Formats: sequence, C-alpha cells, structure tokens
Amino acid sequence: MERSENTTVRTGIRPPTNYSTGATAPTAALQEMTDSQSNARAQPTTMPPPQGVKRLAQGGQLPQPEPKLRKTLADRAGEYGPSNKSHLPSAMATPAPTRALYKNAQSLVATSLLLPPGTIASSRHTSNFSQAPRNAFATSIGPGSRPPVSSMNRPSSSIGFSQSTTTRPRGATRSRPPTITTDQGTNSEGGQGTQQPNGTKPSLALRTRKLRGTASMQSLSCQAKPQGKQEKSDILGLSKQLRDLSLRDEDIFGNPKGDQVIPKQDGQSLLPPPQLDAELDHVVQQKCQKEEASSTPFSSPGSSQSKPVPWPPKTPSRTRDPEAALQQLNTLEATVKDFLNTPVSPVKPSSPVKQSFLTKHTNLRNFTGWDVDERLQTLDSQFKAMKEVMDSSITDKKTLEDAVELAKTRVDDLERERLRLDEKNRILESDLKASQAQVTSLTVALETEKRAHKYAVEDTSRAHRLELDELRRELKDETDRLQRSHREALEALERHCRAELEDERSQKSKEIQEVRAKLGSEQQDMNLALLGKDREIQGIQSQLEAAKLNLDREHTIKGTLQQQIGEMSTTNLGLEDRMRALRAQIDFLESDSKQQSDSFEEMRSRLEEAQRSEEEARQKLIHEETERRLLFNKYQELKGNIRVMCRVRPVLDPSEGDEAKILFPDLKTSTQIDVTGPEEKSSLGNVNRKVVPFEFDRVFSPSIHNEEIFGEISQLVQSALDGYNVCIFCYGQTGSGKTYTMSSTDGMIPRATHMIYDSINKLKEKSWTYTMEGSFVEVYNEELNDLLTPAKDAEGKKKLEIRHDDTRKQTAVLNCKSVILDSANKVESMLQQAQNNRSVAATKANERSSRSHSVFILKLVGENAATSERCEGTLNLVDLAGSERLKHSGAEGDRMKETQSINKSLACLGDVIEALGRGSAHIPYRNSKLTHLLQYSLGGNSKTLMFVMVSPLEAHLKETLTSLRFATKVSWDYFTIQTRARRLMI
Ligand SMILES: Nc1ncnc2c1ncn2[C@@H]1O[C@H](COP(=O)(O)OP(=O)(O)OP(=O)(O)O)[C@@H](O)[C@H]1O
Repeated sequence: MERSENTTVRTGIRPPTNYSTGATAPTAALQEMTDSQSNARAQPTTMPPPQGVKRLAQGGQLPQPEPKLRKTLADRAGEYGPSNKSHLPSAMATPAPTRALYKNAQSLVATSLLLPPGTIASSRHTSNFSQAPRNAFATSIGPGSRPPVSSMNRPSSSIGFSQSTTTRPRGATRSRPPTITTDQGTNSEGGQGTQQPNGTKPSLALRTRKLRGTASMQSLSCQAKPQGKQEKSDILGLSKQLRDLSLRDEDIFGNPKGDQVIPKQDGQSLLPPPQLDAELDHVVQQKCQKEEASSTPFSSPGSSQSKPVPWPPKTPSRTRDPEAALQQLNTLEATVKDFLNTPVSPVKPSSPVKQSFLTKHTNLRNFTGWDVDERLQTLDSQFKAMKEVMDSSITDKKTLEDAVELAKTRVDDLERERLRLDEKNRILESDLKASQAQVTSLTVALETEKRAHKYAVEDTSRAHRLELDELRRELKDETDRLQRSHREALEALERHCRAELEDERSQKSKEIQEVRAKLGSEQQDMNLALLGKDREIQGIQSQLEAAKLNLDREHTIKGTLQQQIGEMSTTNLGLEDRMRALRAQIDFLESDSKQQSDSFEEMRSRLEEAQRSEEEARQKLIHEETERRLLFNKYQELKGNIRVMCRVRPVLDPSEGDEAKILFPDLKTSTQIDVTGPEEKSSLGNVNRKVVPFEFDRVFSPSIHNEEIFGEISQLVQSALDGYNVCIFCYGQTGSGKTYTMSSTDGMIPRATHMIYDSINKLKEKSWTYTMEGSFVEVYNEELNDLLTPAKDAEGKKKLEIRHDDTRKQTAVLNCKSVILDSANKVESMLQQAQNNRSVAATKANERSSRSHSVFILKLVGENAATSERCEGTLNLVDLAGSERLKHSGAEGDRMKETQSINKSLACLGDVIEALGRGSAHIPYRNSKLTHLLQYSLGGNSKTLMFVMVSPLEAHLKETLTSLRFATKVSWDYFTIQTRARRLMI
C-alpha cells in the first residue's frame, strides 16, 4: 500500500488507462502539456498561501486564524486548499523569474529531444515495456528525456491517485525515506493533491520543488554533457538559477529558509533538514561524474537505474485546476508539434567491434526506426486518457470542493461550538469567579461570625465568671450570716438554758429543803404511826390468831360439809332407791287412792330439796375455796412474803476435809444456826474462836432431806397456783448444794411441778382449770440464754429480751422457748435438757462449778368456770451461781470476768432487797439482768424465799460466814419489810 502510494505520487500524472476522447485537439493538448510543465515549475502557486493570501483571509472572507497557536480547519483549508490557490494573484502564482527560467528549460528540453534516436532508445526500459502508459509517456516526451525509473514500478491505476488526493486520511502522516527518489516522487504531487491537517505537505512540496529544480538541473546537465562543455555549463547555470528561483520563491513567501514554517502542535517548526539540499547536489554531482566516466551515457546500465528525477514535472497532479491542466496539455501538444517539425540529427554510427544494446540488462539492439505517426497516435490516446483523467479530476475537484464546503460547514459548526463553549467557559469562569468571590465573602463572613461568636463566648464566660464570683460571695456572706445568727442563737439558747437550769436548780434545792423538812415531820409522824402500827400488829396478830381459829373452824366446817356431802350422796342414793321404790309404789298405788299421789308429791319435793341442798353445798364449797385463797395468802403474808432459810449440806466424803463447827441450838423451832468462826488472836495473844449465831425463818440441818424442805416451800407453790408470783433462790458458794436442792431429781422444781399437777387435778372439782407453761433461762455474763435451745441452734437467733406487763405484774422473755407442761414427764426432760445446755466450767473450787444463774420459770394460769375467776401466777426457781470471792477462787481471765459478773448480779440482788427493806421509792431492778428478770417476783405481793446454802467443811468456813451474813442482811431487810407490812396490817 505504501509502495502504491509512493509510486502514485512519483508519477504525478494520471495513467492514461482511463483516458477518454477529449474535447481538445491533440495539438492543443500538447501545447497545454507544455504549459503545464511551466505551471508545474511554478510550484509557488501550490505553496501555502503567502502573506498576500493571509491578508486576503484577514479581509473577512476567511476566519482569522490565531497565529501559530490556534488554526481552525477552515484556516488550514484556506492556506493549503485549492480554493485558496485560486485567490492567488497571477503574478504571484507564476513569478517572472520562474517563467523565464522555464522558458530556458523548455528550450533545453527541445534541445534534448534532438538527440539521436538510438540514444533515446537506449534510455528506454524495454523490460518494462509492457506498461504502456509509462512507456507512452516516456515516448511522448521524446527519446532525449529520461523516463523516471521509479515510475515504471508504480501501478498505473487511478486508485493510487485517488488515494493520494482524496482518500488519504487527513491525519495520517506517513514517513518517507529521505532518498531523492522517494522525495522526488512524493513531492511531485503530494504538495498539491493532499491536504494534510498537520501541515507537513506544504513543507514537503517546498522541499520537492527544490529537489525537482536541482535534480532537473542535474539531470539536464548530465544529459547535456555529450553536447559539449558549453551545454554542460549552461545546464549547471540553469540548475543554479532554478535553485536561486526556489530561494526567491521562498523569499516571496517570506521564508528565508525556503520552507514555510508550519507550526506543529508542540510549537516546533517542520523545516526540512538544511543538509538535504547539499545531499541532493552531492548525489547529482556523483551521478554526473559517473556518466562522464562512461563512454555511452544513454546506454549505461546505471542510467536506467539512476535517481528517478521526473522530467517533465508532473504538473497535472500538482495543479488541481482543470483549465490549467488543459492548457498544459495544449502546451504539450504544441511542443510535440514543434518536435515533429524539427529536423532529426544524424545518428552516430556504432562501432563495428562493439555492439551497442539498449541497456546492459537486455539484448535488444538499438532502434533502427522512428515511427512518428505511431507516437502521435499514442500521444493522442494519452491525451484522451489525460482528458478523461482531467474530467475525473474535475469531478473529484467538485467532490472535494463539496467536501471542503462540508468541512467548512463543519468547521463553522465546530467554530460556533467552540465559541459557544468559549462563551460557556467564560460564563463558567465568571460563575467560578463569582463563586470564589462568594466563598471569599462567606469565609470572611464566617471568620467575622467566628470572631463575634468567640467574643460572645468570652463575654458570656466572663459574665458567668463574674456571676459565679458574685454568687460565691453571696453564698459566703449568707453562710457567714447564718453562722453568726446560728452562733448568736446558740449563745442565747445557752444563756437561756443556763438561766433555766439555775432556776430549776434553785427551785429544786428549795423543794429538797421543803421535802427534808416535810420528811422530818413525816418521820415523826411515822414514828408515831409506827407505834400505832405496833399496836395494830398486835391486833392483827390477835386477828391472825382468830383467823387461824376461823381457818381451823373452816377446815372443820369443810370437813363437816364434805362429810355432809358424802352423807347427802349416800342419802341421794337412798333417795334414788326410795324413788324407785316409790315409783313402784306409785305404780302400785296409781289406781289406788289419793294417798298415794300425796305420798308421791312429798317424795318429789323432798328430792328437789335435797338437790338444792347439794347445790348450796357446792356453791359454799367454791366460796370457801375463794375464801381459803384469801386467807391462805393472808397467812403467807403474815408468815412473810420474803423468807430466808438456811440449809447445810452434809459432808459427802471424809476426804473433803475437816468439818466446820456448826450448831443448831433450837431444834424445836429450827430457826437458828451457830457457826464457830475461825481462830482469832486477841491482843493478849490468846487464840479464840467466836461463835457467830444466825437466825433465819428456818434452818435445815444436814440431815434434812428435800422432801421436808419442799414442805416448807409447798405453801409458796400453792400461792403461785393461787395467782401470786413466787421466787425461790438458792444462794451459796460453789459446791454448797444449790443445784442439789433445786434441780436434783427430788429437788424443788420436780416436786413443785408434781405438787402443781396434783393441785390442778384437785382444783378441777372446784371448777378450776389450769395451764402450765415452763421455760428455762440462764444469766451468764449479764446476758440471757435459753437453756432449752442448744447453743448451736441459738446462734443467729434473736437475743432474749425481757418484757414487763405492769398491769398484770407479769414478766415475759421474748424469743425464749417455752414448753407446755401437760405431764410430769415433760418437766424431767426439760430439766435434763437445761442441765446439758447450762454453762459449766471448772474452777479450783469445784470441778462442776456453775458460773451462771439459772432461772426456771413456771407460769400458771387458772380459770374458774363457775365463778369466772382467773388467776395468773409465776413460780421462779433460781439456782444462783457460786458466791465465792475472787481471791479464793483464783479465777483469771474469762473466769474472772464471769466471777465479777456473778458478784455484781448478787450485789445488785442484795441492793434490791435492801431497797425493798428500806421501802425505797426506787428499787434498782435494772442494775442487773437477774433483778430485772425477777422484778415482779421481788417485792410487792410476791412471795420470795431465799435458801442460803452452807458447806459443812472447815475449809469453806469463811465463805460460809460471808454467805450467812449476806443472808442475814437480806433477812433483816425482809424483816423490816415484814415489820412494816405487819404494821400496815395492824
Ligand atoms: N443435802 C445434800 N445431801 C446429799 N448430797 C448433797 C447435798 N447437797 C449437796 N450435795 C452434793 O454435793 C455436791 C455439790 O452440790 P451442788 O452441785 O448442788 O453444789 P452447788 O452449790 O450447786 O455448786 P455449783 O454452784 O457449782 O452449782 C453434789 O455432789 C451434791 O450431790
């Protein structure tokens, strides 16, 4: 394809295959051809528009191109297109010097055509003779002209021409080898026929024009060489003139280098390399030198292979103007005619030795004839073909013009689009600028707003700070004010309280003085009253004697009544027998007389009377029971609500040690005990042992058993059944027999419960029903423990709390287990359980030393259905802890703490009894748990019995004396109370 294009370009003339019969005569056609050669020489006409053209374009017919930077397609089309070429002035299209030179060239051609036919024939390429158009063309210009070798290889189809002129891609830039032949062929038509958008074509056309001029001159010089040196010099001069012509043409177009500077897109010019002309001159000179060296220049094999310098120039392809082409044809026809009229020079005979051939590559001999008619016919046919070509060229031209017009329209559209886009771009730029300005203004506004906001925040924070400081100051002031006011109020209140306290103190002192004075007078009155009370006591004692007599009488009456009841029961049985007998008798006498009915009525009345007597006797018995209770309580009170008894245990084993000297002087009353004290040295050195006598309500010797002892306390148990609170203590040192007396199997507790059961059963006859409920607690280290609950089960339980009912004079222990004692067996198991849980610790004094106070609480509640009476009494059986002194026991640590708490509770018990004896208004029950628990069983109408337990051993003598003295003190206090009570009774 490339090769085809190149060959087409080299030819520059349409192949005559499509040559049609032209309208122009052959002669005229030859003349036009000659002219076309001249036009072909006038390359500047196809050059890019010179300055004049540019000025014309600037005149308004064409859009003004941007110099070098932006050229529209229309601009480029105007510069290089054939339409612009038509605007060129004729003077510029064909400069005068060029025309003169071409005239010289035509004369030279004519001279060259006068060469001998053999010389011309030898220059033909007979091997390619089959290519008629080229061969015809070669013959059309005469044998003196050297046909272009390169054109012989070119396909002579019109397709190549079309490609070179119309169908070649506008943007395609084909590289061309920098050879003379290639450039020559390319430049022969490319500069005119093609319109390359990149502008390389005009540059190549200029270069082709130079080459053409130079090569033609070289060729001419070479061909003219055989004519002589003068001709050679003429040819060289003509070559120079052509070169100068090219230069001048270039000067005309304003380019000193001979090429128009076509700006590339990158701004670089596409100037041909400056050494190209020198190379072409060098090649032509070398070729001429070779031809000079050869003897037969036209038959030289290299001549046919030499550089294909086209001659004559391919004018038809270079000009697009058909009229000019026709003119060229006419010129060519005229030239042919001149040639035919010119006489032929004789042919130089060849050497007989050396045969000459057409070329060195063929064995054809030299031409021997010249058929002019045939040549003319050939020329005529070529002319016709050229005519057809020209017609087709005209058609192509019109098509191209249409295409150009279309391109212009497109260019205009594009230009309008560009303008629209430019306008849009300007609008967008203006918008952008406006947006930037807006952004700037917004940024400024934002900055301003930020600053304003910052200032506002700072102002606000400053205001808040100030406000906070102000609030703090106010708060501080308020706090100070409040503190001052509070301090002042406190001071005023303190002053007021002090004043009130002073007033109260003075008032109280006055009251104390008054009370003291009053007490003095009362004491006198009391002494007087005491005397009266003594008398009353004596009276009461007499009443008591009388009451005893009454009681005995009542007992007698009771026995009589019981006897009467028995008798009445017997009588009742007899009456019932009699009733049955009477009924039988009634049945017997029913039918009898009135006597029988009277007898029946009498019997019935007697029966009713007997029943009434029985009811009266029962009512009397109930009444006597109530009366008995009152008399029994009065009797107990007369015997003393508080009694102190002493019991001395026997020596269990002789190994226990010596027995102390304890005497019981009054065996009849059993109220005294004499204890021989320890040895004491007198001031004279005599050792004496004092006998210390003690007197109690009852003294039990070691031989007395529990049964007899219970006989003494059974009356108190009866009082508990009668609804009174009874408290029985066992006091004494460790090992003195307290537990034995109280809790042993035949101790007071079991006996008391058994007695209570018996009494309850008996009282049922008197319409009394009882409930008995027992509990067992322990006071250890001033704390209450439930002995009926094992220690492990007591953990986590609530502590025992003492609650007093002041109305009923009853005490209850909260959170303490109580057992309903509905049988005697339950009491024994309860005692056993309590004994196991009781805190027992070993001390030096006793291995089984009880270090706590145990309290057996038996609550008795009785109700009489006949009389609706109700009684509620409590029997407290207390086994006190050992009363030994600390020094003697040798207790340490926890034992010492136990002992201290034991001594404290015992001391508190003594204080309570002392207070009760003194008749003090305040009884210190709450000083210890024990007295607090037994509050309603100590004092008042309660019955209290204290057993002081005594060891018979000499070793325990001191403790024995201490215990006896404590009991005596209590006894005396009780005595005081009893005395007072007796006085009150009197
Ligand atoms: N009247 C008595 N007849 C026979 N044995 C007695 C008598 N009194 C006490 N005993 C015996 O003496 C010992 C000590 O008696 P008991 O344990 O009752 O003394 P205690 O005062 O209760 O001592 P603690 O204060 O340590 O409980 C016991 O073995 C007991 O059986």
